[in-house]
Amino acid sequence: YNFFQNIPLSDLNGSKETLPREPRLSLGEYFMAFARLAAEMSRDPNTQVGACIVKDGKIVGTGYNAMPNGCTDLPWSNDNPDWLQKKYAYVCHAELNAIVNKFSADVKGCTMYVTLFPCNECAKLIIQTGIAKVVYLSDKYHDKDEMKASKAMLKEAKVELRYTANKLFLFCFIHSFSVNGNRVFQAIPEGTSVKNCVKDPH
Ligand SMILES: O=c1[nH]c(=O)n([C@H]2C[C@H](O)[C@@H](COP(=O)(O)O)O2)cc1CO
Repeated sequence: YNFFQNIPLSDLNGSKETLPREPRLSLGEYFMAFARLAAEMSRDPNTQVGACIVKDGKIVGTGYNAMPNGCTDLPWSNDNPDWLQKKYAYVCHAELNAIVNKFSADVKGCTMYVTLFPCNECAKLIIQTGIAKVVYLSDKYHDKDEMKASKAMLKEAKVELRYTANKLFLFCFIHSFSVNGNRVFQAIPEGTSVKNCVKDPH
């Protein structure tokens, strides 16, 4: 008996192992999941944002909102009455970091997957670097003038905008970081056990 003979699929009585499995994620969901994963790295206590830049179906950059390199003493507050004590003057947005972290020659024609709709400053960066499409997951600040200005610019510059609903998959993906309701990512600093993990506030 020749084990290596080429048996037609139809002769295998539907044997499952020989059939390709359907991926659980679409390509878009896959890239958005990378953006969401990047967001997990943010130290911002209030809003974590992640971005993933894709060129010809390949990831060429990721980033998350973070203080500039080497700046570890800056404040993360978002409501201190003193402007100098608020994060906004200092923090690098996820989009900026993804763009400057890119390892392709340029990002012309790329798609950016980002977990939060880009602000006006990021919109300028997106337009000027030639990013062609923005796929976003949340637009929680849509009422803010920064987002209105951003949308006006992106539309006029003909950057394609696409909203992806926060589908069940992403919900599951995010919650797959949990062990018994404890967040694995924020939960396992070196030397801690899962038992001591911080409860997921959500
Ligand atoms: O497009 C964005 N990209 C991005 O990285 N951010 C960051 C900046 C801040 O660290 C945080 C927003 O903070 P807050 O929600 O507390 O205002 O998200 C914010 C936006 C939208 O403004």
